[in-house]
Amino acid sequence: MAEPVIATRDLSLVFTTRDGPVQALSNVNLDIAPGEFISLIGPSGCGKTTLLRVIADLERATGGSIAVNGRTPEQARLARDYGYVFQAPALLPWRTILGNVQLPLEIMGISREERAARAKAQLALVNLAGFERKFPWQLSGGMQQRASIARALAFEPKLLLMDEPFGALDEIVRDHLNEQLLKLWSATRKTVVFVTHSIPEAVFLSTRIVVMSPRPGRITDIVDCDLGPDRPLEIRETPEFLRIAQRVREGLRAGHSYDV
Ligand SMILES: Nc1ncnc2c1ncn2[C@@H]1O[C@H](COP(=O)(O)OP(=O)(O)OP(=O)(O)O)[C@@H](O)[C@H]1O
Repeated sequence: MAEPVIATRDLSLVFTTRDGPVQALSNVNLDIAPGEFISLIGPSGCGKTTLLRVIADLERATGGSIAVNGRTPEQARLARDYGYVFQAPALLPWRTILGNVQLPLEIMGISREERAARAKAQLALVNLAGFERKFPWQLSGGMQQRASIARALAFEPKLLLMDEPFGALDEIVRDHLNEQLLKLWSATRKTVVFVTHSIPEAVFLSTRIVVMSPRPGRITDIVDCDLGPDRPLEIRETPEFLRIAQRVREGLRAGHSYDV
């Protein structure tokens, strides 16, 4: 494997709460190579978001180690190694779409011309060319989420961290955005770590699927998703796709406790 973008060794995280310790992650061992599309899937509370936040240096591990591009998450964050897409678009309502995408570049003190050019290029990449002067409320939910993906890409990071970005959207819009994300990934070959609850979404998008189980959050299976780069939506009906989906489902079932 090429030098991993993310390497975790026995990574653990225990939250200290008023009701006692909560073990959110336990002995997570995962190497992610450049250009992989990795989905983290698992039931609510299994630590998917926590793992993403540890990679992003928004939480600190309490045990084991993690390297992002060969450095600490803090160094990687300061070097702007990644873009982060949240579940809700979180765009500033008083700024235009272009203004929102430019914001991180503005904070960095990049010149007006350069930031406009870079923001426009990222908006074109998510098929929002022509919508630069609109305000967030003038766009559909799916378009807003595409704008927030463009914002995460503003620094042109090679690593994209996405926390259930399409979870709140209806199925048709979600299908469409999955297709667009796959195209974007094919065109840019970024490394993507993507949190989802949806088995079809994970199988459709990923090169590998990391199956997690709760209490404490740990990896129970890693499923290769060797469907090749060309994936029309109809691929979801093929035996190969259904076979991978079935394996993920079995992994989820095995790790699931039924006391809920
Ligand atoms: N800041 C915190 N303090 C205490 N406990 C936390 C904190 N953040 C998360 N947890 C707990 O850690 C566990 C993992 O949470 P996490 O949000 O990572 O799960 P998840 O798999 O992303 O869930 P979901 O699919 O519902 O988003 C849960 O039991 C959660 O309650």
